[in-house]
Amino acid sequence: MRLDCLKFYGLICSFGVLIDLIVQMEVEAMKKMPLPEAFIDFLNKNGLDSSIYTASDSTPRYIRLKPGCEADIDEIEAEMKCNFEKVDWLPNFYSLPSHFQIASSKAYQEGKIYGIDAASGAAVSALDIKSGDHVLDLCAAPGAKLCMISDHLGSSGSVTGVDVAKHRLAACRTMLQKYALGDRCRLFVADGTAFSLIPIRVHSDSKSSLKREAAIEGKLDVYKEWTSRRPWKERKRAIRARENEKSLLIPSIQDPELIFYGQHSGVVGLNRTELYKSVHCGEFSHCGYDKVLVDAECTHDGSIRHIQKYEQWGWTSLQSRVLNAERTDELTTLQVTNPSILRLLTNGFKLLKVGGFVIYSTCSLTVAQNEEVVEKFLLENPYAELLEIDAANKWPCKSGRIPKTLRFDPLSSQTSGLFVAKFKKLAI
Ligand SMILES: C[S@@+](CC[C@H](N)C(=O)[O-])C[C@H]1O[C@@H](n2cnc3c(N)ncnc32)[C@H](O)[C@@H]1O
Repeated sequence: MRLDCLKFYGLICSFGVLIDLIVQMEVEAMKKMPLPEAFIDFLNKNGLDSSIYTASDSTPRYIRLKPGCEADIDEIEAEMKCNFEKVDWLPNFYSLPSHFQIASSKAYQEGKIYGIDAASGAAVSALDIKSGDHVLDLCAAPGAKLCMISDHLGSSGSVTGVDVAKHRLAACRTMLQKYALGDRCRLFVADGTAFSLIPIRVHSDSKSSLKREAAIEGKLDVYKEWTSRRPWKERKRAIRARENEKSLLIPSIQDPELIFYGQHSGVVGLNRTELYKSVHCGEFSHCGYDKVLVDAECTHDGSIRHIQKYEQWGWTSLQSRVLNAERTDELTTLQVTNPSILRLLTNGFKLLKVGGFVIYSTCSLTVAQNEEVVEKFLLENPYAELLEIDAANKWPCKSGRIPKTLRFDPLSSQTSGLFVAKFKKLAI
């Protein structure tokens, strides 16, 4: 019996070795695969050097260690059978071999590590978050940057995450819950180009807490502790709104849909009118957000993980997913000649307090989606000042075509591609 078990175990091991060998051969084959012509065309048209992508297979995978788990690092390395290399320019970040998978590890499942590229971590660092800040993430899903923002915030201030895609924002909510970071967060499904809710500045003194508790006890129509099941009254209101919409046959501009709020997000104890209170444009200058992140939707051509997926999906799908003329034109037209993405940045800036910062980032390396957007934004917003990112002198990135803007790319940074620009709101 014992001998049979040993034989069986031996068989499983050889099978495992064989699988590893096949995976290794596939990886090697991928490395030799030339970039498809359509992609090279896209790069040429956008003035991008295709050699950037020659490093993509050796670009490390990055993880961020959850603050507080520093003492567990040896145990995590042992469990994952991998030596992490500390990223010396970004606290709590480590690099792993390029094709290392983290999702099945205990450390990942227990919420001790995050999968996030170091360039993305740099974009969040550029926000320079201080405890007590009220931060808005206008394109929040699936939420890697939002989690890092919440971690940096500590035990005061708030984070508001907005995304137009409900299913993606629901994934963001799951992530916040997994990492126990939702306490000061609220998530809204909304169009970030029109979002206009101000942060809730909660006074944490005991008098205010007592007042809030009294409001919760005495009133039925205030937000109580968040549950995944929405109160009947709220569901009825949503059904009625949908029916009205259908009967009017016109798309209505709906209120942002609140899909999550934490106990200390400021929402508990408010009624709907208080939560959805609108303010005049000029008021944002003193009651707006301290920091805003606009991590805009783009063609993702700089994202190594995204581009590597085509090796599995088949390069032919690159055409429909990234290079599709309509989609690319739509994105660049949207960004440069106005509507959507430039409006995202403009709206993010509007929602800032005077003296606050906005970070604009994209994982595209095209000039159209980056520097051209910055140029147009600065032309239209005389109270925006493009800022130097102080910490960047230690980062392995290059300057963008506009001084003070930054570009990370696989070849020079050993990270995924990312463009970052930082603006300050000046007093009018
Ligand atoms: C690059 S992803 C953001 C990644 C995210 N910051 C993170 O770190 O996980 C861009 C996001 O913008 C969202 N988006 C696109 N247009 C939007 C709009 N008008 N308003 C709000 N979100 C939008 C997309 O649904 C997508 O989730």
